[in-house]
Amino acid sequence: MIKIGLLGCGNVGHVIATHAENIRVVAVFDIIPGRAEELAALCHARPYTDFDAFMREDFSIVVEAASVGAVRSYAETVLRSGRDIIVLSAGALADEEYRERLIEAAREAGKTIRIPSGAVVGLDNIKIGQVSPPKTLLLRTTKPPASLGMTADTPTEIFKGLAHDCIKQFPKNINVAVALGLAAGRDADVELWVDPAAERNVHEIFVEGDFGDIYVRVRNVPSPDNPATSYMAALSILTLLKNLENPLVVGT
Ligand SMILES: NC(=O)C1=CN([C@@H]2O[C@H](COP(=O)(O)OP(=O)(O)OC[C@H]3O[C@@H](n4cnc5c(N)ncnc54)[C@H](OP(=O)(O)O)[C@@H]3O)[C@@H](O)[C@H]2O)C=CC1
Ligand SMILES: O=C([O-])CC(=O)C(=O)O
Repeated sequence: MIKIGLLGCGNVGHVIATHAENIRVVAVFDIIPGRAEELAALCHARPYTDFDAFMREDFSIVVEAASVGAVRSYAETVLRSGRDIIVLSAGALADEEYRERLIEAAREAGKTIRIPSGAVVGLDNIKIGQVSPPKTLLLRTTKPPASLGMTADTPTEIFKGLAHDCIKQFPKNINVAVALGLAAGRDADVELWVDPAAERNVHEIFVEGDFGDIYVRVRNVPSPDNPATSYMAALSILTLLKNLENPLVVGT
C-alpha cells in the first residue's frame, strides 16, 4: 500500500481520496480548514492547513491537485524531504529557471517529479519531439464560459500565443498546454476559445514533424464541482497511481 499526502482538497482531491485502490491517503492539506477536515473525514486521513505539520506525516509521495502557486511554494521542499511528487498543476513548470531548479532538487534527492497526462491524451508519443523536434505544436482549447468563469455571446478567441504566457493569464485552465510542451520538448502554441454553445472542455492537438502529422481531439466532460477542470484529469491521476508499482509499463 503506497502512502500518499494529498496537497489540495478540491475537486480532483476528492476523486483521488475517495476512489484510489492501491494507495492510502494518510494526510491531506488545503489552505481552507473546512475542506481539509471534510476530505480527511471521508478518507480517514489527518487534515492539515499547516504545511510543515503536514510534511511530518509518514507518506512517500505527494499528489498535488491544488494550484500553480502551490507547486511553486511547496514542490521543492517535498522533493528535498525525500518524497516523490505528482504535479497536476503543470503550469508551474513553464518557467524555465524554476523548472531547472526543481529538476535539480529531484536529482539531488534521487526523487521523481511526475506530470500526469491530465486532461489530454497523446503525451506518450508526442515525446518523439525530444528526438525529432516538431515543426508544428499547437493546442486549441475551447471551453464553455462557465469553465472560464466568464460570459460570452459568441465563440471568442481569448488568447493566442505561447503556453508559458497563456498559463500566466489562465492558471486554472491551461496546465495541459504546459504539459504538452514538456512532453514534446518545446513550448506549445496555444489558442484558447470560449464558446457559449460548447458543453465540453475540448482540447485539439496539432503536431507536424518528420514523422508525419497528428491530430487529436479530446471532448472532456467538465467536473461538476469545478467546470474548469475536466473529469479526465482526476482519472488520469488515479491511473498513474494504479500503475506506479506495475512492472509492465505501456506507452513511451
Ligand atoms: N494538467 C492538467 O491536465 C490539469 C490540471 N488541472 C489543475 O489541477 C489543479 C486542481 O484542480 P481542481 O481540483 O479542479 O481545483 P480545485 O480548485 O477544485 O481544488 C484545489 C484546492 O486546492 C486549494 N489550494 C490552492 N492553492 C493552494 C495552496 N497554495 N495551498 C493549499 N491549498 C491550495 C484550493 O483552495 P482555493 O479554492 O482557496 O484556491 C482548493 O481547495 C488546478 O491547478 C487545475 O488547474 C486541472 C485539470 C487538468
Ligand atoms: O481540465 C482541463 O480541461 C484543462 C485544465 O483545466 C488545465 O489544463 O488546467
